[in-house]
Amino acid sequence: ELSKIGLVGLAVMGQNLALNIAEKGFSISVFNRSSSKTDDAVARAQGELEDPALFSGFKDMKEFVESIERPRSIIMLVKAGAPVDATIEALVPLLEEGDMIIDGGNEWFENTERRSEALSKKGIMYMGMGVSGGEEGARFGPSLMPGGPEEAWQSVAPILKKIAAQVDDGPCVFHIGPGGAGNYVKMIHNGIEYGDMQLIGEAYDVLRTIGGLTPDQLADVFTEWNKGDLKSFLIEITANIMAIKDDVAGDGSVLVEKVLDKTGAKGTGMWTMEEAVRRGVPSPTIASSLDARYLSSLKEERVAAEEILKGPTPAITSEQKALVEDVRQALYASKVCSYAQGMNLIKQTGVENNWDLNLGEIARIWKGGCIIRAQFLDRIKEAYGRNPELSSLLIDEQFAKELESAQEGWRRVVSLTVSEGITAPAFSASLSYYDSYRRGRLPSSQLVQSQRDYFGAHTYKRLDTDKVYHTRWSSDGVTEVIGS
Ligand SMILES: O=C(O)[C@H](O)[C@@H](O)[C@H](O)[C@H](O)COP(=O)(O)O
Repeated sequence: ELSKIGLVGLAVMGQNLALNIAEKGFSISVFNRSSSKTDDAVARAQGELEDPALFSGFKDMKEFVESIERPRSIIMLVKAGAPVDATIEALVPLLEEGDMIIDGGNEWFENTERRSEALSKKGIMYMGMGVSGGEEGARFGPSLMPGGPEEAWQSVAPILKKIAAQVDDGPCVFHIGPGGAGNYVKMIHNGIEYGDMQLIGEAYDVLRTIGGLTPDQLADVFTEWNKGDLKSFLIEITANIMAIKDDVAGDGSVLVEKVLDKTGAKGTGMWTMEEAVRRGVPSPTIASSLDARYLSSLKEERVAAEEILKGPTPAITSEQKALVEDVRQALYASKVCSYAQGMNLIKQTGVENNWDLNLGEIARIWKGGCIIRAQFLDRIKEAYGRNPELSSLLIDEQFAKELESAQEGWRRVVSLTVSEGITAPAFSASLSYYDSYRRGRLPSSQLVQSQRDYFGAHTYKRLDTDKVYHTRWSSDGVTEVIGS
């Protein structure tokens, strides 16, 4: 009997997604360039699946393709970039009109658009699908962000809806939009993920360094926070991480404090910021999270600089309880800012590319399966439900109220980090984003605009008219109307 779907690329993510598909009752054929991985996957299927017969491994790509029922759908989970092009090149001669390839990797959206264009000339459909949730998510229910032709979506939707994480209002998948829209939304998911992780990292640093909380106390705090507004996968794993002892040292100390403070970054955060800069969408929380990773990588330099550069020695507070609550407020408020930035970038790109994106539905499918899954996403879904054209989450009635009530604690924490010399770039970037966005007139921008006109005659507008002006600031100060 022919398989319902195929999957190429059996690293952990590929194996787990394939097992998830078979476990949900769909027959699947799998293939990997190095056949040992195919053996591993088939062996796992034997051990993990109720019906391992649904899972067929192939070592010859032609036999693999011919084992899939037509029109064929084949998911690729290989490294982004050249390996994707190489896999497509190997598959295409074996495929026929109406068949489809789905790239499930973290791919740059324009690469997907290029490939989709090229393959459509051969009558082969192409989708770029964000898969979020790491290894666990792929195995038991990821959040899926498929982009591409409507027809392609319709043909794989029954499988994707079954394998995706399931939340109260449905499976964590829907047709994001055409072309590279799926990859794009996944990229921004990762940008927001950077923001979330950095913010939680800063909360940990403040509570440990200024609060003087022990790892056990911190585990309790994060466990508590995971019952409230901050309930989320990242808070949950942070509580778990706080409790993990360093069994290498075996002295009861916690492992997290032995981890080298140099953060990796595989690229999606960088792409997110390239997009934010290119499209002029202010994203300071995500930017500061990316910069924090780059700064962390200067470990040797930082150790040397510590001998040279002086600053305050953080004083441990006596108001632990109050500080914990302030940090909770700062974390929540900054999180709202980070999501406002990410959603605005998705919105703007959607408009510029005519993708007609549904922001509320995007928030809904992030409620389960993915790395940023959180109760909080329900509120974002509701905010866009109230107003799909919302210019910013910050001014949604619910979030505006929450930001107002959180800001005192937020300001105390940011002031404290400044006075005590603790690194909290994402907390402070978020607060200044909030303060800039809520100020109808920004004197600093008035001066920058005047300076530009002073040295470059770049012209300016006034607050009280719509005309364009230039002033001879450096000579007689005369102002002339340039246009309107
Ligand atoms: O949604 C996910 O499942 C993750 O985001 C996943 O895609 C991956 O873990 C990141 O790409 C890691 O990114 P960094 O290496 O850049 O932290």
